[in-house]
Amino acid sequence: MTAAIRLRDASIGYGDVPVVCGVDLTVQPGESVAVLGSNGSGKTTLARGLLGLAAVLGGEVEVLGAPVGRLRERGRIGYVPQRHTVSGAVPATVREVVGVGRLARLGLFRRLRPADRAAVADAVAAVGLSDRMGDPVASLSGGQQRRVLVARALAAQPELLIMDEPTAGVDAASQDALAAVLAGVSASGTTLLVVTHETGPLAGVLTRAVVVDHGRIGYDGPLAGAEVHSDGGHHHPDDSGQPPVKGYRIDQPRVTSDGGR
Ligand SMILES: Nc1ncnc2c1ncn2[C@@H]1O[C@H](COP(=O)(O)OP(=O)(O)OP(=O)(O)O)[C@@H](O)[C@H]1O
Repeated sequence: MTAAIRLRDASIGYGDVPVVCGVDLTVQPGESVAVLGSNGSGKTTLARGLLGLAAVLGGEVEVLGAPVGRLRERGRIGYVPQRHTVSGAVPATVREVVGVGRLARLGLFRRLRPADRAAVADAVAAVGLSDRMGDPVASLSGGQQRRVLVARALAAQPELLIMDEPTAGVDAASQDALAAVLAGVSASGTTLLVVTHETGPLAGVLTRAVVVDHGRIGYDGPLAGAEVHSDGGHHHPDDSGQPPVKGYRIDQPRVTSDGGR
């Protein structure tokens, strides 16, 4: 079986500066993985490295069986970026933005057919914005815009869905709705990799946790076994002076800083 994600001694960063260092990680198709860790630990960089948006500086990074950047059908990978809202510069409706996600699957210069329009409508319904289909995205709230970006990724029906903090700024009801959607997507065989600070809403969906600690993987195992506190075991001496990070908490047995290593 070809792994959905495979990193071997991988270093990923910007320019020639590695942020993620010497990471080994294999994610099999159909797995649902949370990427956890404190601010600045390298979670987003890891996710961006899988998409060719951050440089692979050493080792190997393969996604859906191909080295990063070599995958022909980019639509097989869905991505919800972090802290990104839809630009208001170009007035685009919810339907249009989500339709672009569908086009990514079809390839350039193709037009949406009825089945594609149905997939767009389903994706928008899944994030609870059917009544806003014709509205300019710029007129939506920040949380609603994030849900549009989730719909854009869902509309492509990707094999691998990478999401960077999809629940950030999203209200509790919408988080629950998103969890239900992701449970369905996962049940259909899609591989999920979700960078998050709040595992709570998605605890029923994500089964495995990878904790990134200063660019390295400090824990890789069942989600129920991962726990980090602002005063927890993952701190290094050079963290002193930084404001405490509001960690996530899972009410399960605690893992020490050496857990999983
Ligand atoms: N475009 C960039 N160019 C240079 N350095 C960057 C860039 N993006 C991030 N970094 C650096 O990489 C380090 C890790 O950042 P990253 O965004 O991967 O962390 P994170 O774990 O996702 O944090 P957060 O929880 O705050 O989102 C930080 O020190 C950051 O300054």
